[in-house]
Amino acid sequence: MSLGWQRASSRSSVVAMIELEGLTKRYGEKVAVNNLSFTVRPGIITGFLGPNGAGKSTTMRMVLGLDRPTAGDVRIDGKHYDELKDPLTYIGALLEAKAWHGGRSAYNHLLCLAQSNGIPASRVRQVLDTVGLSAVARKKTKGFSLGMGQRLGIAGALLGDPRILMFDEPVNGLDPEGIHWIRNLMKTLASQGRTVFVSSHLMSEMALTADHLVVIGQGRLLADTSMAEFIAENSRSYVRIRTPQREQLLDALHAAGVTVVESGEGVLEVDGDKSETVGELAARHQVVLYELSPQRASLEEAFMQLTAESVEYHAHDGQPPGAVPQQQQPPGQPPQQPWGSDWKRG
Ligand SMILES: Nc1ncnc2c1ncn2[C@@H]1O[C@H](COP(=O)(O)OP(=O)(O)OP(=O)(O)O)[C@@H](O)[C@H]1O
Repeated sequence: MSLGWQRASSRSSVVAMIELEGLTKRYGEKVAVNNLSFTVRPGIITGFLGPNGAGKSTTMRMVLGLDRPTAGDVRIDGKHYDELKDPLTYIGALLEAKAWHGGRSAYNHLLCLAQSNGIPASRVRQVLDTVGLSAVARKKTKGFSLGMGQRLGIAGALLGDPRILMFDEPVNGLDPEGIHWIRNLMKTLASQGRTVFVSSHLMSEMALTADHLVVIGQGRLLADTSMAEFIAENSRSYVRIRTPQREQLLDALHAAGVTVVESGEGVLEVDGDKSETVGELAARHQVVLYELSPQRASLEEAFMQLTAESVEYHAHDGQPPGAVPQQQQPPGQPPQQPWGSDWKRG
């Protein structure tokens, strides 16, 4: 993908990063961001993941100096946002769609932004081309779809050829082709040595794009880990079992020291790749099996488990937030920890 410029890679000796230290934001009684400390590094895509209301947008607003922290600090390349000379050349951000005057054309909106930030007018055409809006450059933005609006917002973020890009839920409103495009754009930007910080409430989206993950819930840090580690830790493998002789099988599994979890509707689950162990035990005790199938839990499931206690608004399913299935423990075994319970909690 041609972006029309490549400056960041040639300047990559300069470390461009975002650093948060004890960052906190209160709105009255509400603690929107709670003592967040982490670093966003260059050359990779860092996903900022959390359920709705977790504090992602508030954090991003504080990075840009749009909200003042109640406590703590956030720095871009060691400086506060308001200390940056020509800030759009340091950090470009997409915060919310349609943050512009609807009566202006896309071209004029970007031209105003360029002129007020010391950016050459020639960049406007380049970024319109990059985001695929050249054909509608002279059209008034009030007629733009949500997807076109996102593209215009991204054009604004790219305008100053910044080394740091920050996107708040950029795939919102984009069609599949648009989603594919933004993923590739972010990968290209990171491969040029830029710092790419992108928020989402969807684990599935992050799994496809992010190299590193920062997970928050109710403003608190829940995980700060590489995507590869998150997948390795959370792609839990287990065996799903259905049997008409539940009691006999439970007794046999317990006697063999195998931990089994009842997951409802008569289904039993055993952690790990233990199909053969379970199958042999069942045969030895003459237990009929209707199902014995190896499974792998989805990352979405791991993310929901990790953030279960911190989700602000639940669609109630009769379970309290964070509830884990009732477990049958063999005698003398410690209780099983819920998945993700060993993640760093802020
Ligand atoms: N100006 C404000 N006044 C009062 N409360 C606010 C304000 N802005 C945000 N909040 C609250 O702070 C919390 C964090 O909100 P924020 O928008 O940062 O979350 P988010 O992770 O970006 O969520 P979403 O994915 O829904 O955009 C929420 O409970 C929200 O209601």
